[in-house]
Amino acid sequence: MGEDVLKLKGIGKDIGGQTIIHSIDMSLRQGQVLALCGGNGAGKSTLLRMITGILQPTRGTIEVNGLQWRHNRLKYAEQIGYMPDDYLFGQGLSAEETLAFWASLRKVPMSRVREVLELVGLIEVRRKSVSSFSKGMRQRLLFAQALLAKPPLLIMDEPTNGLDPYWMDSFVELVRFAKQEGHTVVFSTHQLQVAELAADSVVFLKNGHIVKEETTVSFGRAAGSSSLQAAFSSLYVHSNRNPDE
Ligand SMILES: Nc1ncnc2c1ncn2[C@@H]1O[C@H](COP(=O)(O)OP(=O)(O)OP(=O)(O)O)[C@@H](O)[C@H]1O
Repeated sequence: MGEDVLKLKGIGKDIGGQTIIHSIDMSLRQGQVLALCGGNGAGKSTLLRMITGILQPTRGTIEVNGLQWRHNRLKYAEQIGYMPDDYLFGQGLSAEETLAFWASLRKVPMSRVREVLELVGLIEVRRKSVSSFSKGMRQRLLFAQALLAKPPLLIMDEPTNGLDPYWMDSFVELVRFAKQEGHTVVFSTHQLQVAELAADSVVFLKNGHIVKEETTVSFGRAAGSSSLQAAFSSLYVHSNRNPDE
């Protein structure tokens, strides 16, 4: 077994005097895929942003491949590919130009730009303006951007939100491919079928706490059900509690 790629120790976040994330411990080894589930406002995005270094934790430490953001920001950032939940693309640029811009910042060759465009199924439309792209196409482009520099850790915030089943299937395939290539992946989702198909393990967040943490296989079994959806219901709905309460 290798070293942990991602290690969270006692991570907490307070904003405006309120505790958004309580004390979270978590670790992931190379090639593991973790889905972060939970209702609106559970703290998923806040946790993911802390891992990327966009937000700083109030308490605790985060290590990515043994590096901490505050000790070496550049090296830390190089470990991570981030797919945000929303992104305002530059007007008038094609998909290829958009990726070429990011590639130049990260010193990635153009051959890799074409490789990721192929991978996410945008090679045919690479010269089209991103402003003409559908939401699903933009999500693919953001996925390509996150993979561009082959970062050890991929962080994705709601990568399939509001998208059709076709993109969900492609997303599951892309995550499996990323895992095969040795990437470690953390993504948040409301779509439990995506978590079940793409992830090795699932963490349920509620009010900034981890309320359940299981492998996708054992989670369903432990709840006496065959799917994560049923397990989710037993956690939140059957107790007459909303996940956001
Ligand atoms: N900058 C901020 N100022 C005040 N409160 C914030 C801020 N950022 C997040 N919060 C609060 O922290 C809680 C967690 O928010 P977060 O966006 O992390 O949840 P989430 O699980 O990603 O939700 P969703 O599924 O709706 O995206 C929410 O109650 C939110 O209102």
